[in-house]
Amino acid sequence: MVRKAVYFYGIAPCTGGLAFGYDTGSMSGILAMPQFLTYFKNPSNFRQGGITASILAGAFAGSLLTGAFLADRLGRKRTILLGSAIFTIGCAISAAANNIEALVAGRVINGLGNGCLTMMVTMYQSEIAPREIRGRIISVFQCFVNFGILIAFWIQFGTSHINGSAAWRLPMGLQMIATVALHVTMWFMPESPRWLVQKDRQEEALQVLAQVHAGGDINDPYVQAELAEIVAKLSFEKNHPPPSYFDLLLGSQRRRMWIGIGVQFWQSMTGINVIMYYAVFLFQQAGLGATSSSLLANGLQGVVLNVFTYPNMYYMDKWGRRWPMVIGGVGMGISMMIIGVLMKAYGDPVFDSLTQKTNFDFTNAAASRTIIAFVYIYVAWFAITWACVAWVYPPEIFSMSMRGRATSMTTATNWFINFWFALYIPTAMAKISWKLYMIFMALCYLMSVVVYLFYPESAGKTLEEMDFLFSKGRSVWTFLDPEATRIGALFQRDLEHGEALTVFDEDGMVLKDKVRQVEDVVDANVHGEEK
Ligand SMILES: OC[C@H]1O[C@](O)(CO)[C@@H](O)[C@@H]1O
Repeated sequence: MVRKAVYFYGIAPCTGGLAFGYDTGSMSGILAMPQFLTYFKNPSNFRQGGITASILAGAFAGSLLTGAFLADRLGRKRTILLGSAIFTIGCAISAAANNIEALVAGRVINGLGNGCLTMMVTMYQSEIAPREIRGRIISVFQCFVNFGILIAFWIQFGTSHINGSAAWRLPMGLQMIATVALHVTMWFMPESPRWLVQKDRQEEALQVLAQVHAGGDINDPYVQAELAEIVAKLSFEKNHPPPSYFDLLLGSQRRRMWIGIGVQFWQSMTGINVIMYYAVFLFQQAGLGATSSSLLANGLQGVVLNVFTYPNMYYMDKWGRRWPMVIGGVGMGISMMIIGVLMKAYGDPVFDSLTQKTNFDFTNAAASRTIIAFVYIYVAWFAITWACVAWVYPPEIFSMSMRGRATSMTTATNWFINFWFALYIPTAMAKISWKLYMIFMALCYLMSVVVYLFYPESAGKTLEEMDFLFSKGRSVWTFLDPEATRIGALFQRDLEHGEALTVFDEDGMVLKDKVRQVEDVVDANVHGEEK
């Protein structure tokens, strides 16, 4: 039975997601405000991209540095404290900026904190939550990301009516509320029990497990079993050194590593951030002329994003990870196709000198409305399928010894791809207009195929059980492997009564003869009933 306290400890650090989302949505509306564009002397498309992308460059470095130097050394809690402090400083600098250089510098610092937090918070959550609700707990992170985006859009809509630089300084400064809230919250959070065991601080780990799972009772069988599993796995891993970056990328762990990187890669390749960073421009392209109506459409788009992420969060452990990814790719691909085709077929290109974009005039108002509708439909598909999975899946498939480094690389992938998108999408919107959406259509279809062929299902499995799915000699063609595509546990044991997985073979696999596999148990039950 999962106790309520776990939800609290898993969800409280999600204000980090709020800050991340606010960041993501931070430039979208601002870039369309004449108050901002004239203050910075009408920046070119490339400069607009550079301002947006500066956060992502910082975040890319921040997530890698955190994985390489901080996560294991400082621990999860102190790293989050540090990240939120850096983030806050960055926000203050950008809100006070008087020239593009200061704005960009502030946003890079802001991003360093963001990259650090984003990887650390999801890792902390995956280490604190039991498997039955792990997906759901980490998904809450994405809900906060989306909520942050929503708040940013609407604040910008509101402040766009203010004259002068407060129109954009205010939304930038308000972001600090989320980072300060996270900082304060983390003072009261326990350290990750897995990290404590890794540092030979078992007594403290036991206390934390008891606090999180059993109202402080260290003798609770569930708590004892959890500790036994963590200790067994970590002591095994201590005798078997963590994989090097070479091993991760090209050696023994490469299959997991590339699958993990792939999830973040494909999630970005959906094209979601074309919309999150620049939807205002897209709405202008689709025929919504005035700044305020496109800012309003953007705000509504944020609502769609949020509403459709909740079912994803709630049912994530039921629906699993594989099928939502496959179906989502197809749904988003079709939407992108319709957007691109209608722009090409019904739009007359016109150049907008304020935003420096190629927009379209639509004599056929229905075509323009259909495009806008399909932007919303696309966003809904993303939200209900791919939104949460990119954060849930990678830390789930990695073993403990590789988790710090590997998760930082998967998170860095998000920032890396989004950096380039942020930088060049304004230019691409001006130069290749509707063709941009056809490129994303193709990528969406492709990701469905890749996931179907190669990605194992991680829902309902312990972090330790996942190792089994990546054991040597198992086919990489996941769709042919029934164990790898099934939702749910691979081994049968009763954690409530203290039954733990503690025996591993040379390769770190749970020894099969020590635990009964679910299939055997199911077989035995069916057999028993037949008799
Ligand atoms: O919900 C949209 C947001 O979610 C992310 O994909 C992260 O999962 C961001 O890159 C994006 O801006």
